[in-house]
Amino acid sequence: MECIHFEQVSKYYGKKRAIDGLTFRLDCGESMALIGPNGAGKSTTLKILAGILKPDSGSVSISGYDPSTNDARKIVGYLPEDAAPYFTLSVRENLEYIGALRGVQNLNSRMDFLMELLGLGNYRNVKVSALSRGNRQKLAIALVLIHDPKVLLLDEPLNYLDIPSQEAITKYFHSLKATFLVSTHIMSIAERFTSRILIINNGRKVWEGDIQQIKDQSNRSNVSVEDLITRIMGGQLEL
Ligand SMILES: Nc1ncnc2c1ncn2[C@@H]1O[C@H](COP(=O)(O)OP(=O)(O)OP(=O)(O)O)[C@@H](O)[C@H]1O
Repeated sequence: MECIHFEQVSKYYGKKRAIDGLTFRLDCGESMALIGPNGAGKSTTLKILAGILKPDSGSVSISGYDPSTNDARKIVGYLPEDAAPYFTLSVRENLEYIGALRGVQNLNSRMDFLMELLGLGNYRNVKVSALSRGNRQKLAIALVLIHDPKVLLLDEPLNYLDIPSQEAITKYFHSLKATFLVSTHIMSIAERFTSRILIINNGRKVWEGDIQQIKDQSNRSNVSVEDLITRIMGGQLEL
């Protein structure tokens, strides 16, 4: 069954075309990384899938639902790049508030589980305004996971996190039977989530395939993976 459907989508900001006829699909349980340079259209793609922006043309659905509907929102967890939990509330209050909005059953045990998982236990009563950037990011991830979403849209999820936290979080993500679309600039981060990548530039698909194909090419040509990706992004290389 298809969990993410994104077909021939275009999106303009005024006259600026941010997404240009982009198409991709993910079956339920599949994962893919969205890679591209600054301004490629990664965040816009995720915002459209999260129902925050409407496309100007094309068709988009989450498990068959329009992304802006409650049916879709119930099953989606969206982490924006600049996630900002409520500053004046504590860690626990943020989780309580969003958990209640999402209608989470057994909210207390879910909050305890997520605070433990993300190493936020000692900060439960600390206001967000007093948290470090990394701990704010951990809370943002906990808020995304609070309702156990089946489709995860993650924009630069490991930003600001220390290595042990990155490990704990990626391990937990792998244990979920969810569908993942992860946006990142960094190939090594993409690889921690998935083997499949979609490279975009100027809102268009440049390449879609398996990271292993790029690694094989890298070995054959003695050019680094990052270098190859840069060339693919710039349209100077086709695999
Ligand atoms: N609110 C906006 N108003 C006008 N233009 C915008 C707006 N948001 C994004 N854009 C433009 O749309 C294009 C795609 O932006 P987007 O943020 O989706 O790219 P991105 O791949 O996520 O970039 P980055 O890696 O830098 O975060 C860029 O040219 C950007 O300048």
